[in-house]
Amino acid sequence: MLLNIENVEKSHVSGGSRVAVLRGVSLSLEAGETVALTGESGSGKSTCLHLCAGLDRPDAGRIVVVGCDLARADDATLAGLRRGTVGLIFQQFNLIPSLTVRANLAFQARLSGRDDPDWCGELAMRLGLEGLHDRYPEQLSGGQQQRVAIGRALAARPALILADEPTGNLDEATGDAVLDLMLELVAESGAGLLMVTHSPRLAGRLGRRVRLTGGRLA
Ligand SMILES: Nc1ncnc2c1ncn2[C@@H]1O[C@H](COP(=O)(O)OP(=O)(O)OP(=O)(O)O)[C@@H](O)[C@H]1O
Repeated sequence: MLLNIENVEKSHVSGGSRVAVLRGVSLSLEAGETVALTGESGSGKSTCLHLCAGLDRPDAGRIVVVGCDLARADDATLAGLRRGTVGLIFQQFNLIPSLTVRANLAFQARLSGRDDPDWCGELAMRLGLEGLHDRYPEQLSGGQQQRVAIGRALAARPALILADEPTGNLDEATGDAVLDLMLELVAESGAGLLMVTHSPRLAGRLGRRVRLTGGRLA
């Protein structure tokens, strides 16, 4: 199993009071599975993804990512997991500003120890980034940056991809094309995908759909 979330609870403190966001969330994902995580704004989708990436810790419950029990992992193990095993496509974890598009892709691949210039070149081509190789992130549109962020996440050939609205910055046609490509690459690599989306249309294109409501998954 790629991802196993068992009875996870998480609350955030805001304005001095504690708000329970996740109240016993359980979900598992097998290799090759694609799951859409939906729910109203504020329902806890990003919180859930951050916990799965080990960027935050649950108050209760257990999360196992590719055999690694996150509660028992130290910071170095969590960092190692994010370098190669898990690919993150989060809006707030964007590109490295001082590196070109080509270098942003290569950097992630090198970090994971899977440096493969041919694969990075193929990703860039399939994401429509040819011609932008030597540009820096600030010289790209929001949608182009998002496509580089997707390429960067895939460059290390992760076993699990966690994506928070990965096509949120793109127009409908480009978003569809990018999702097509993500699903194609996920299928080719046998990776799993857990993707947050607000769009029922995009959610419908994934293998399974779960909805966060009242702190639980339905
Ligand atoms: N670091 C934090 N500190 C305090 N409250 C937080 C924090 N992060 C999230 N929250 C609160 O927890 C709740 C869930 O937030 P989260 O971002 O997980 O929801 P979401 O479903 O991803 O929302 P959206 O669809 O709008 O992105 C919200 O009420 C939010 O205000």
